Amino acid sequence: MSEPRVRRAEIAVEQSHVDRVYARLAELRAQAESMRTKGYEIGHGAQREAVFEQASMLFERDMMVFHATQTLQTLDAEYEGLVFGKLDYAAAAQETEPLYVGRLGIRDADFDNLVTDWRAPAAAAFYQATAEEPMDVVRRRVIRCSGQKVLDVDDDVLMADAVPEDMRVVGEGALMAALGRSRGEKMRDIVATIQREQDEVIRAPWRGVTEITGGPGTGKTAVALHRAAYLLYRYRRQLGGAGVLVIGPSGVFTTYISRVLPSMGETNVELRALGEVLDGIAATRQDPAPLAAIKGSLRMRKVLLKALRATPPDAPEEMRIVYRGEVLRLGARELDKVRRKVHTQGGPPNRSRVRAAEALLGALADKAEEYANADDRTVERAELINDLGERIDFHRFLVTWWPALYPAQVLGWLGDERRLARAGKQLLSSGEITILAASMRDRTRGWSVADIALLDELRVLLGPPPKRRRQDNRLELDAEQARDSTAVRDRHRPEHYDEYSHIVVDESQDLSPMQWRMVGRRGRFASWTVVGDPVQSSWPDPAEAAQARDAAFGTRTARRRYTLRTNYRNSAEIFALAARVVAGHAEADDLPHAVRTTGLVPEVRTIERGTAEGAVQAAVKEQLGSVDGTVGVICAMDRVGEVEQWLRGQTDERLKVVGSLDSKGLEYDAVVLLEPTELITESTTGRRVLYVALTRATQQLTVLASDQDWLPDQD
Ligand SMILES: Nc1ncnc2c1ncn2[C@@H]1O[C@H](COP(=O)(O)OP(=O)(O)OP(=O)(O)O)[C@@H](O)[C@H]1O
Repeated sequence: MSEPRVRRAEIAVEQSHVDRVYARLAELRAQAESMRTKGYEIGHGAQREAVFEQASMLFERDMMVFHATQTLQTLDAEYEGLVFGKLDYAAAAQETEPLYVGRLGIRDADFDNLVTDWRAPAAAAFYQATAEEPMDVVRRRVIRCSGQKVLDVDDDVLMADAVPEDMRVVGEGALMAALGRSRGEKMRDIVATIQREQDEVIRAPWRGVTEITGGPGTGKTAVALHRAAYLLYRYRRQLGGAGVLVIGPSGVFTTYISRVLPSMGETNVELRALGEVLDGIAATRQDPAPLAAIKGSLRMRKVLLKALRATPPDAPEEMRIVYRGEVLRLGARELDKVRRKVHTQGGPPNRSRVRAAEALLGALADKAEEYANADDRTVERAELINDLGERIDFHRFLVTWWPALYPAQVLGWLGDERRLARAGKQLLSSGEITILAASMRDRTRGWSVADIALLDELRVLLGPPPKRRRQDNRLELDAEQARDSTAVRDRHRPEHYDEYSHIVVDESQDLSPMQWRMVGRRGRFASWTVVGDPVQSSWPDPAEAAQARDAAFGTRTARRRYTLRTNYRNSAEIFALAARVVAGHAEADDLPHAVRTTGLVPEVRTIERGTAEGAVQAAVKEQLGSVDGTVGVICAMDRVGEVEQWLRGQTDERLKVVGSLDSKGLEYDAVVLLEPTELITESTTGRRVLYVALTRATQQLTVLASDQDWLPDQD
């Protein structure tokens, strides 16, 4: 038979199996629907018969409805591409029937396997078998469907000697075909083409810390997400209840990956951007690199501690209270002394008001004794403390002198340069104080992503404010959030939940030490999957970040580390240009190997300063015409608005403009990169940020540059 006829015949074979699977799926769906209806009927029947209070009946109803609804949700989520793989075993193998692999395990009415869940141990051979170690698999087939229709099949022969006469083999590699396909707005799952080195990471044990490093495009994000789905499948009892949290660098990124887990039927995982980790606020704004470096440094913890111990700006500077006809007065220095004493006893100030009251009463008693001694009188100390402690004017003073403090308020105090200089003495340079204070004064643009870790630190340092006031404060924060936020989340967990069972941190190389502290707090009992690439790091002090990261993991001793070495995103031509930019800044071993060649060499166009607008418009038009999928324009962070203006006439939804730091983790079929030297100079880690930007394109790259300083000569 000719190749197309063989292919058609093989597609027909698979179609008949896929038809059986969907017919069974429809039956299961109908069963679940009917179970749900019956469940509701129990409730209604009970109501009619006035035995509603029978708890067992209610329980039964709830369980039936719950299970049926969950089953329906899963069946619907897995509908698309339900079956994607098939293994044919050697005649001598234990297993003789072909094994179909899919997003879900399905058995027929006789309990025979129609599809095996990809996460089940039996399906592991689909990902792990190789020609060197075939695991009894003769032919591995990837089946590509659209809805219920089989579009194509692609085979790998793993045991050439064992192929039976009647076995037909088609295609030449599902992976390359998958990589060549155009990209959409959202990341796709890679479940049909997971590679062996990736599978090993996905199925690594759940306890302890699993670190995944690898260059751009090696599938770190895809692997981490599939690992989350795998862990929840295999260890749902241990991990499901307490929840899994995935943290990504930005809201753009979490939106980009948001489809992957639901497409695998996993709706139980919470995705949060770094600016959204603290409940109640969602920040998207990035600070300029030098400012972010100050805010992220561990020194800030000490600065914050000193700041919150200082006298609040509105606190009264003097206390006067009348006791038995005599005015007792404490001046500013005396009050400061009392405040210091309370703070040196430790503890969060919002929990220390009682101690503050006691210390203040003690100081008033001292004062009364001092006056009395002068007149040769005595003072009943205990009586004075009791009497004054019950007085309303004492309490009125106390709440203004030792007010409930809120994170946003204390951080705002740092906008006062003199106050910040006192808190940052011997910790911050005068230059750092100036830029930090200026940033805290400018409250018009809401909080930045780096501020969120500081607010979270303060939340813990201050302790919870009294409930009634807390509500007021929430309103204030929410008003800001409404301006600033793009994320809406429905929360099923208590506020500031810190008991996640597993936390995945993506782009972990960029977390500042203060951010590690914030993230670490959420996983007091968690196991971790941490994904990163040191070469893409934009954090200036990696040693300090490593220290904070280790502290976040705590005593979890089991640590395993995996390195992914194949770049599946970029064409070899595009990656060669990116690698040139970091030559000398990265070990050759840290750079991945790009597997796909396209013959399309990236284009570097020299532009005149001031003519960028026309050049960008022209390049974008060309790229939109030449690729089917998305086109990204990447520029320096502070030029995003300007470039968007230039392209406002371009209404094609495939086009996105993104700042360099926000391009982390994303990808486009074609990229237009504007002024690479600007990307280097805007960041403290220069070339690494440019490297990130250059590795976003899957097929085509055009660089528009008015100088050539960014591109080192080729060796
Ligand atoms: N096994 C695979 N099969 C098909 N596509 C894959 C596979 N592994 C990775 N890819 C694709 O390669 C691209 C890069 O993957 P991913 O974004 O996870 O890489 P990354 O290592 O996180 O990259 P970066 O560090 O640059 O953000 C994605 O389009 C992903 O779907």
